Amino acid sequence: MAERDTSFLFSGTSFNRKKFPTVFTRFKEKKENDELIEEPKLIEDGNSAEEEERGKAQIVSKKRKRKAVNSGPVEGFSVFKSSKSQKVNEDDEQAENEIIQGKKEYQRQVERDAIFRKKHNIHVSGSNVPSPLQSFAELKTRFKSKSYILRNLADLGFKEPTPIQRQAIPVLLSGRECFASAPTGSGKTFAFVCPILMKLKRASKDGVRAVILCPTRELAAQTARECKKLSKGRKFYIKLMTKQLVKGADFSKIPCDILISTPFRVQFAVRKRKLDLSKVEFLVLDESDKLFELGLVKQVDSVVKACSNPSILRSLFSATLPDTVEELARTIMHDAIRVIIGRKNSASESIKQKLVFVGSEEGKLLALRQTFEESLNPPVLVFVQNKERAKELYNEMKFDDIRADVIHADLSQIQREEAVNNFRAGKTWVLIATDVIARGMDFKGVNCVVNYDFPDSSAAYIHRIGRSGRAGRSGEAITLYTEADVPYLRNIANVMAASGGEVPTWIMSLPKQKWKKHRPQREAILTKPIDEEE
Ligand SMILES: Nc1ncnc2c1ncn2[C@@H]1O[C@H](COP(=O)(O)OP(=O)(O)OP(=O)(O)O)[C@@H](O)[C@H]1O
Repeated sequence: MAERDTSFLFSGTSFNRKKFPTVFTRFKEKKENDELIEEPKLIEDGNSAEEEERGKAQIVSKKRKRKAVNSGPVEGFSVFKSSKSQKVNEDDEQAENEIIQGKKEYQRQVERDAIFRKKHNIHVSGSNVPSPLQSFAELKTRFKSKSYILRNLADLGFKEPTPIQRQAIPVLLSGRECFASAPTGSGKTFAFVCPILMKLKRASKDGVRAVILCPTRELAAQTARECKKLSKGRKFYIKLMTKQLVKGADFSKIPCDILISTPFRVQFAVRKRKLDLSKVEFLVLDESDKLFELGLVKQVDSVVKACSNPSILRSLFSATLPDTVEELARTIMHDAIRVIIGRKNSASESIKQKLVFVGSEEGKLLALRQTFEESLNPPVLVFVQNKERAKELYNEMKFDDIRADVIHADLSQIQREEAVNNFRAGKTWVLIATDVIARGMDFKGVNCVVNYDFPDSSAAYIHRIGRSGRAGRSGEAITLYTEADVPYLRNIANVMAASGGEVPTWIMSLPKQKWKKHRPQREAILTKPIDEEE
C-alpha cells in the first residue's frame, strides 16, 4: 500500500510518516511477521473467539478421524463389503453430521450475536469478532475471571455492562487489538481496565506490563483511581506517573504492573533510561484522537517505539474517532477489531443541547448572569477559549454570589488538583475551565455545561458537553454564540441533530464550513468601563 501522510481532522495537522516512522514500522513489523499466519475469514458481527476455537477444534478432530479412516487399505469396487467397511461408513457419516451440526450451531450463534448487538447499538467489523457479553457473570463463566472483579463491579453498583464494555472486553480478552469509539460517559475506562486486570492475573515484580496513556494529568490520575477501584482486594502495583516519579524514580527497582501517564512523562523517563517498556503486554491510547494531535504524537511515537514486545496488544479508545485517525489505525494495527457504539462522532443522547445567540461578546456575560440568576443548578461547568479568558471570567464571577472557581494550565499541579477536588466535593458550584478538563473527566452529576466561548471543533464540543449526562444520567448543554461564530454553527448543529436534538431549520440550511480550529480574537471579558479600570 502506498504510504501517505494522514491529516487529523481536529488538529488540522498532518501525521508525517517519515517524521514518526516508528509508529508505522512498529505496527507494520508485526503485521508482516504475522502474515505467515493464515488469515481467518472475515465475518461481520462474527462469533465468539473461544466458540470459534471450539468449532475449529471439533472440525479438525473430525477431519483427523476421517483421515485416519480413509487412510486404511483401499477396498476397490468389491461388492462383498466387510462389516468393518460398513462400520467405517457409519463413522464417516456420523462425523459428517457432527460437522454439519457444528456449522449450524456456529451460524445460529452468529445470528444471535447480530440481534444482540443491534439491540445494544453495537457495530463491529473485523474477522471472527468475539460474542458480546450478556452479563458481567460471563466474565467468570466464559473467561474464568477471579471473583474479586465481580465483587468490585457489584460494590460499584454496576448491574450490567455498558454496550462498549459488552463488546470491547471480550475482544481484548480474546487477545485481539481493538479501536473503539463510544459516547462520552459510557464506561470506556472499565472497558479496557477490566480485561487488563484479568489478563495480568496477579501482581509481579518483573517490570511494567501495561501502559495507559492519557492526554492530561488529571485524566491519568482519574484513570489510576478507577484501576485501583476495580482491583480492590488484589495487590496489583498500579502507578500514576507523577512529577516526582519522573524525576527521581528508577523503575527497575519499583514494582509496577500498570503504569498510567501522559505521553510526555513516560517518554521522558524512557529517555533517561529509568524506565524499560520492553515487557509491556498492553498499551492503551485513551482519547486516542487527542493523542495523535500535533504536540503529543511525537511523544506517543516514542512510547510506542519503547514498547517493543512483539506480542503486545494495543487498543485505541475515544468518543470521537475521525476518519483520518481510523484510517491510520487501520493501517497500523494488526487484525484489529473496530467497535463503534451508536453513531460515530456523535454526542451523548442524554444531554439536552441548546444554542443561544448573544449578539456580541458583551452579551455573553449578561446572558450567563441572567441564566444563573434564573436557575443556577450546580454543579455547572463553564468552558472558555483560553487561560486568559478563564482568568478574566473568574475575576468577574468571584464577586458574584456564587461559589466559582477556575482551572487552567497556568495553575500549579496542586492548585489544579484542588480545583478538581473542590468541584467534585460540591464546594465549588461553578467551575470555569479551558479545554484542559474537557476530555475524559468524570465529575459526578454535572447538571449543565455552558460553552461560554464557542468550541473550536465539533470534537471539542462533543467532549465538553460530555462532562454532563454521564452513565445514563440526564444533562444540559448551553452554547452561546456571537456573529463571529455563525459560520461554524452548522457543524455543531449537525452534532446536535445526530444525537436527536432539535435544530432550527435556518441553521441546517447554512453552508457547510470546512472546519478549521475556530479561535477568533475575542474582546476581553470585562463589565467595568475601561477608564474605571485605570
Ligand atoms: N457498567 C456500568 N454501569 C454503571 N455505571 C458505569 C458502568 N461502567 C462505568 N460506569 C460509570 O460511568 C461513568 C463514566 O464512565 P467513564 O469515565 O469510563 O466514561 P467514558 O466513556 O470514558 O467517558 P469519556 O469519553 O468522557 O472519557 C463513571 O462514573 C463510571 O463509574
